[in-house]
Amino acid sequence: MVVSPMHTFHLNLNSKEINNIKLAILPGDPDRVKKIALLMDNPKYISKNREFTIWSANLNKNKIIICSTGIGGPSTSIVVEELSQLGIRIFLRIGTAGAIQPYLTVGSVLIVTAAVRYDGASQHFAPLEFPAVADLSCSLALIQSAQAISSKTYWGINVSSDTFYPGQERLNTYSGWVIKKLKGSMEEWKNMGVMGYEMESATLLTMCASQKNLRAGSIVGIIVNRTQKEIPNLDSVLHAENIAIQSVIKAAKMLLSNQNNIFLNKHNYNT
Ligand SMILES: O=P(O)(O)O[C@H]1O[C@H](CO)[C@@H](O)[C@H]1O
Ligand SMILES: O=c1cc[nH]c(=O)[nH]1
Repeated sequence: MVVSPMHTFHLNLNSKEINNIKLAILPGDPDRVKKIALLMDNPKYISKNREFTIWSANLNKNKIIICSTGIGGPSTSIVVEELSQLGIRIFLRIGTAGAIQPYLTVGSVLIVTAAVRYDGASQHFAPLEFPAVADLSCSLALIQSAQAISSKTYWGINVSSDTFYPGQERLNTYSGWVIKKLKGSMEEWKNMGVMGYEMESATLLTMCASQKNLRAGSIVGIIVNRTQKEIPNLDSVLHAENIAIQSVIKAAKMLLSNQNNIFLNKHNYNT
């Protein structure tokens, strides 16, 4: 009997193409996918549909997938769901963020060890009491890799907001104001030691922490410091992105070469 390969709804992928791949690198921006793939061996374009651009590449002998999530939780949840169906078990987000701590200068990298669940999508996977927390082995690999590349490496909690403007209390907008509930929210997060804002980590981390055998980590380049400025310059974006990209590739290599690592065995990574 011929069993036809499973085909996913959005990602234009089938189980034959993904056979035995365990790890995916997930940038937000589709244009970041090719950039990342070209830094590895045997980069290959696979497919593109909507905000989801997909390449594969090799790290040592391991094939991995690079797939963009687009902006926000809903599209991120589609990527994690469909790649999980195809056998991917480790997800590493590589993104950008706006810092809210004055010492987090532009060009720093931040390992998002946990996220404030200011998104909607994560609530479809676990109630709000459940933490959006990264897998320890992924965070450690990201921290170690980033530290080897940049002295400006930090880790901590980010707010993942569904909206770029009101949810991140931006006032340089068309209306110039935010609803009562969000007024003063940036100052409040800052006082609690939150590092910055981005939009996908909460969905990714909640999905993986709450489902069997899935692990996730997240690293972001700081492209603007919101305590000083609202609009980043392009050079800063490229610089911060580049350091985060190099770090995530190194971390992926580390995680794949360490499959007997105590952390990886903890939840039966191979099952
Ligand atoms: O650079 P990426 O990964 O897209 O991340 C950040 O940038 C986008 C907003 O400009 C959001 O997706 C946010 O999370
Ligand atoms: O300030 C920022 C920068 C990047 N991404 C965000 O979501 N917010």
